[in-house]
Amino acid sequence: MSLLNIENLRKSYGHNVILRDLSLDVAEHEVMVLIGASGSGKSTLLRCVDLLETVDDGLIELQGQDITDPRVNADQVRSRIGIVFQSFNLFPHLTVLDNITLAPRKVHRVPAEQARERALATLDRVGLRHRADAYPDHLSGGQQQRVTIARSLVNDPVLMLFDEVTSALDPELVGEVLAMLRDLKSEGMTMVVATHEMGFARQVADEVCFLDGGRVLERGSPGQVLGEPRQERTQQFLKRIIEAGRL
Ligand SMILES: Nc1ncnc2c1ncn2[C@@H]1O[C@H](COP(=O)(O)OP(=O)(O)OP(=O)(O)O)[C@@H](O)[C@H]1O
Repeated sequence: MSLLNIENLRKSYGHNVILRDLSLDVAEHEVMVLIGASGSGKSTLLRCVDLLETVDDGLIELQGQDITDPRVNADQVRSRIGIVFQSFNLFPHLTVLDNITLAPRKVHRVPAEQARERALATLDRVGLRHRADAYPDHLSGGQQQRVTIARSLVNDPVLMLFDEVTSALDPELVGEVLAMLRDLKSEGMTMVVATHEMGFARQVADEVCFLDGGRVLERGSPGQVLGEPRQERTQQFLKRIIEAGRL
């Protein structure tokens, strides 16, 4: 059974159809990398999976549960999913530790000491325990993004979603965040990663999925989709990426 199963998903903003009958399944422990031109719907898809958007039609199943059913508790679903965006969204007036313990304490009612222990263990995982008492402004962009990842990991999610997590970083800081994602993969985390980093897609993806106009146009191994794309639109997209020096 797939950990995540999406069938015929449709999402519009007004008359603007963004996702058109999009279907995609992600197996447990799989790393699925989404590529596609700006506006092809990658972020919208991730936001729908995290229930940040209501969908117009279709099905999203997480561990066999239809999470688009209006009767499901969205907070409960979101505690099983971690999502990390391009922007770090850390609270500047809270320490690293308090940023991480905030949701467990306020949303999930975890006792303070337990939340602290969990947060410190998660900071260990991302190599930042020694910065627990620092404020976000005193960290590099790469470290802030690792804290954001720690904040998502603290609930022990079964699925992690990453939306262009290196786009806001200076080039020399991209590596440490991508290394984090590689570590998560080696731990067996199931991940869906929207990225423009084709080199990263090639290295970590189990499958690459090319989105075009809100549909999955092509899907396969990184070697196949990036190396021998079947669809003309995929070929054109990769040609542009190569011309921009990003492959
Ligand atoms: N809240 C919104 N209201 C209206 N239109 C939106 C909204 N969010 C996204 N869109 C539109 O949906 C389309 C798809 O956007 P989306 O961000 O999902 O694409 P993307 O593939 O992630 O692009 P990028 O690579 O630039 O992040 C775009 O045309 C965008 O303008």
